[in-house]
Amino acid sequence: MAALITARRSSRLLGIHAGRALSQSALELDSSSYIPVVRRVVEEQHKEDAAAVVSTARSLQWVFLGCPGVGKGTYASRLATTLAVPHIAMGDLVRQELKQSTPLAREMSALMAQGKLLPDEIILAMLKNRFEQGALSNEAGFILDGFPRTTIQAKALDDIVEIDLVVNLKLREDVLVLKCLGRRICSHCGGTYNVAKIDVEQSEDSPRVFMPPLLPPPACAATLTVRTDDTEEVVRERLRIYAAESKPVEDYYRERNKLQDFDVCGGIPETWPRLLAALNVENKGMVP
Ligand SMILES: Nc1ncnc2c1ncn2[C@@H]1O[C@H](COP(=O)(O)OP(=O)(O)O)[C@@H](O)[C@H]1O
Repeated sequence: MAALITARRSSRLLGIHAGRALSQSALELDSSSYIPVVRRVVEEQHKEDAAAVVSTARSLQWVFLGCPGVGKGTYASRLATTLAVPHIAMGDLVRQELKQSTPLAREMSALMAQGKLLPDEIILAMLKNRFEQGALSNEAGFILDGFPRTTIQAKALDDIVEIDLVVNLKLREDVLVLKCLGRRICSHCGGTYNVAKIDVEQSEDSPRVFMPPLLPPPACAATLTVRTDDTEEVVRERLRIYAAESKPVEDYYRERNKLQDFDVCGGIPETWPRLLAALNVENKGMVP
């Protein structure tokens, strides 16, 4: 897994795709909407020379795949802490961008509210910007979740960085819906909790799934929020889009011998040690 990635490489690639049309847009955005993101990308390009002198010994570069609600963010974040690499969550980068009151943010909010994917050009510009910031601050390695979600994005990612391993979290669909509907986020500390008590009987093709609620500490009880895209209708649309757009991404990595499937079938206390064992990662004291 040892290899070197230089900040120069990451910076150079930042520029290469800034104007490249990667795919169909889910919404026809007026080209002026791209300007804030593209301007930032171009500004970042000017940092290339400074970044070029920084050579960062890289650590692991992993991707987490999985349907909405499977726990990608939770497990990717725990693993990143355990392995001391940054966790890059595409959904968080998007939500960060949405806090700005720009026309682009409003258009992106409208798409997200319908459960749609955002245009590749915008998503990729945000990700490159994040990689660029990481390179400038000597970050080594990452665990990425929420990207790629299409094979076009997977190919674009291959142009930027070398992915070592793709962890594909799997969970039956009825449970995914329950988990999304039970998800709560503390607007104060940002912690993610789940109020759903899931106990789904074994069926012909799926094992029983038992997941107790993951309740917030009392201090967060009054500040819990529900993501606007966690309504049943929107969750089902996100699952439909996942099946159509993101399933092929699994095949993309399977064909390249990078995919490791992992069945989630319980709460964090059961799943976390199993995941560490499956990935051959030593637990450095994180309590399940
Ligand atoms: N790689 C991506 N490509 C396109 N849109 C994305 C991508 N990642 C995130 N998004 C947008 O952000 C939303 C929230 O993403 P995320 O928090 O990862 O949620 P989930 O995995 O539960 O759908 C997505 O529904 C989509 O609109």
